[in-house]
Amino acid sequence: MPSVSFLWKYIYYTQNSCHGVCLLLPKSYRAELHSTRWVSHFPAPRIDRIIEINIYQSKMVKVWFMDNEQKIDQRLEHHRSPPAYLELPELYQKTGVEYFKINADDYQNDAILRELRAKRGYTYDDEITCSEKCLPDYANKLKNFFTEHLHTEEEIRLVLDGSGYFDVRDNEEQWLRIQVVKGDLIIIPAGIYHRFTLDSNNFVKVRRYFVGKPVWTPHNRPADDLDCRKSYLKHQAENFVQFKQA
Ligand SMILES: CSCCC(=O)/C(O)=C/O
Ligand SMILES: [Fe+2]
Ligand code: NI
Repeated sequence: MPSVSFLWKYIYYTQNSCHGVCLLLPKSYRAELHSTRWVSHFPAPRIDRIIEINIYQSKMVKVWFMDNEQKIDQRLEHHRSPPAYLELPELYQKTGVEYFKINADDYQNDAILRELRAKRGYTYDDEITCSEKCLPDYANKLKNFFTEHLHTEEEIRLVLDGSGYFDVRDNEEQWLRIQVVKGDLIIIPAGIYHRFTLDSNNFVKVRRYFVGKPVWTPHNRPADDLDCRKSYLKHQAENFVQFKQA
C-alpha cells in the first residue's frame, strides 16, 4: 500500500452484546477489516471475538488560501499570515474540485483510478513532464499555465513524480493553492478559473486523462460568456450538490 505514510494492525476486542464495530478515526485515516476470530474459551470474561483491523493514514493533499503577493516568485508557497488551510470537503463545496489518492507506482492497477476511468468515461490518457529539460518551449508553456484561464472540459491530472501547485478561484474570487505531490489525482471542473505552477523543485511528471479526443485549449480570463462558465457558476451556487450526483 505505497500511497499511505504508515500502517499498523489494531486488535479490537468486542463484547458479546456488541453487534457492530464503530471506529472513530480522523478524516485522513482509513480502516480495513482484516479478520474476525470467535474465541469461545478466551480467558477474559465477556470477550467473544478478536477483530484485526489494518489502519492506514493517507498523506492528504494540502490546500490553503494564498496571500496577494504577486511580485514574489510564484513557485514559493504564498501562505497567508497566519497560514489558513482548507479541508477537502470545503474545497469541493467552494470550487467543485475533486481529489483522489492513487498508487502512482502501479497506477494501471489502482482500483480507485480504474473505477474513476470507467465511471466517468476517461478513454484518453497521456503523460507530460514539466521540466526545463523535458518540456519543449518550457518558459512559454509555464507562462501560459500560470495565466488565469478555464477549459471547456474537466482537467484531470495524476502526479506520477515531482510536485507543483494548482491554484483555483473560490466562490469569493480568492485564490486557493492546492499542493500536488506523487499519487495525487485532481479533477478541476470545466469553467473554473485556475492556473498551474511548478514549485521550487522545478519538476513534475503527470498523467492526463480525458473523455474522448483531448481539448487542451486554455481560455484566458475573461471568458465569462462561455457556456461552460455559466454552467459552472450555476453548480457553484448550489454548492455542487447536483453536480456530483449527475
Ligand atoms: C501539470 S499539467 C500542466 C498544466 C496544465 O495542463 C494545465 O492545464 C494547467 O491549467
Ligand atoms: Fe490546462
Ligand atoms: Ni488548466
